[in-house]
Amino acid sequence: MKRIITYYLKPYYLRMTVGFFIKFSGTLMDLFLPWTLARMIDMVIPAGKKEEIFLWGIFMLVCSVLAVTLSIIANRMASRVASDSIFTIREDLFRKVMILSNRQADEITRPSLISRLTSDTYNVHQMIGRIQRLGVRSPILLVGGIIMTFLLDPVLACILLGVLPLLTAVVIGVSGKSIPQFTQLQEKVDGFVRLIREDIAGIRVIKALSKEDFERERFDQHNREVVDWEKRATVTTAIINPVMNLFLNMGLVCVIIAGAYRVNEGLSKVGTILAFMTYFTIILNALMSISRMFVIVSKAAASAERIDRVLKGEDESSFQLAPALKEKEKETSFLEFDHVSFSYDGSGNHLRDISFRMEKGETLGIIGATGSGKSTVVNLLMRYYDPDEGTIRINEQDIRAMSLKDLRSRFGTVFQNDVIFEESILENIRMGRNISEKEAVDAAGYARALDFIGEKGGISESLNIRGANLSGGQKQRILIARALAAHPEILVLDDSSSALDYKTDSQLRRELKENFSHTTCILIAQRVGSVMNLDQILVLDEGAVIGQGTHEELMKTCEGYREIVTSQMGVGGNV
Ligand SMILES: Nc1ncnc2c1ncn2[C@@H]1O[C@H](COP(=O)(O)OP(=O)(O)OP(=O)(O)O)[C@@H](O)[C@H]1O
Repeated sequence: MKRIITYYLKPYYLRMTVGFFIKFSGTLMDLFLPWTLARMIDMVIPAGKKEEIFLWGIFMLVCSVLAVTLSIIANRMASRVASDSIFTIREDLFRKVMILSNRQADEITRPSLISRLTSDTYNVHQMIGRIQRLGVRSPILLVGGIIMTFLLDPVLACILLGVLPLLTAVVIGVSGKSIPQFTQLQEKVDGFVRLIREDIAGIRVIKALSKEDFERERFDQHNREVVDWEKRATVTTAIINPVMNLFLNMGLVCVIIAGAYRVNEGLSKVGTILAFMTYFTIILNALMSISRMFVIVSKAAASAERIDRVLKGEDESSFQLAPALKEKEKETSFLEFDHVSFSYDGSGNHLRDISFRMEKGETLGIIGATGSGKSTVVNLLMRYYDPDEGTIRINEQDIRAMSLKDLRSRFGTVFQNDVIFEESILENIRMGRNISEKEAVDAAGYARALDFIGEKGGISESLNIRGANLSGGQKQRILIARALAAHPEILVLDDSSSALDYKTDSQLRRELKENFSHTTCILIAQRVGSVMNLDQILVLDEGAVIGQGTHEELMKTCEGYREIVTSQMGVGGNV
């Protein structure tokens, strides 16, 4: 919350101050009206001067019109401040999410990041707007109303004042309980969003496995939890209004009884009592608004905390503070993993003492069982995570000494489950880079994608979200074209040919050999056929290298590799 007030609202302090004074003036007009009414009833009307009655009537009319006009102007200014400031908050948050370190994103979770960008920013938006509108008006009406009641009749005002500590205690007690409840509710909403996201993305597999009932039950359970927490939070805050009404009505009854006695004894007048009652209602409404604001502020405080957690989170720019460039004494290569170990969560050992070297233009295949750490090698190479031990070098330079932009601009990558956007095929290949249409078409040619692109109506044709109008193999070919289009220095294909038929897979490898001979290639594959002709193969098992060499060398030296080959190609190792 502090960041929102001291940083995001700072540019609007002047506008807010002007809005405050406009609102303040409008509210003062509202406060004058009952006092004027009392004056008219008790003094002007009994005197019977028509002119004076008319003038006081005009005065009341002007006050009313001014009150409404000033309030509209101030409210419009408040809305604009809320919209402009939340625009900046969303932009900063989105920018931060884009560069958030993977470790931090894993910790916060992706669905939670989505709800922080959507519902949490909405809550803060609501608060900024309401605080400027009600936050100014209600306290002025409350304090001003009390002052006016004291000016009208101090004795009756004391009765009213006796009720206020009770009301304050209710507001403080309820908001103390409701803030943690709103935080819990937001966490439940995160889980709910996660489930919906999974279910919608996986709708096909759910149908294929007839798991609709199971998923419905899971959905019901999450839905119920969200509703339960929502009920708890709203039931807590719902106490405020009735209890405050009760206390105030009790106070009002006392005021009426005491007022009646005082009028009878000539200590007060009917107009004064009438005005007093109006002030009482104004004070009641002001207190109600303040209590509603407490709810909004409670929600927004929980949301602001969650937004702040992302904004303060470790991002990739902090990676660049890592060790400076270090010369190597030993023999050098283009790309090197030097005794690299890594754990995602600090407990498991997801990569253990991995070492390998590649020369420029060399090809490396990484093979191994699922979960053996193949993709993790790439995650470290691209600095989505930093190793716990060891060093990764490109061109003899520790990659931690390079800027992330410099490092990543060297790569063309296709990851498992990469995303196709709801754009044209051309834009999906370009991805906002400075790539001509001819280069994109060439890349599609290398990726053997031109045939089906022609069938779809050409490279300018639009694709559905996540490539829903493409087959698995077609998607992979677009993704490969995307990776090849910028002629990268290093090409990483992570299980990206699994959906290609054997013919297309071997054609792709031929294209790479002929047209990308200077590109250093790392190919992660499940199929031995995809890696057996590469310069080097790394066999991984449970995060460790169990074999390294060419296909022929591994057939002689690595039991694990032989097993994979036998299971895929038969005993002789031939297809
Ligand atoms: N973000 C993450 N947080 C925690 N553990 C992870 C994370 N990503 C991967 N792992 C774990 O690290 C290990 C290696 O995962 P990795 O994705 O590198 O395997 P892989 O060999 O590429 O598997 P596959 O062939 O199935 O793609 C697995 O045990 C996996 O559960």
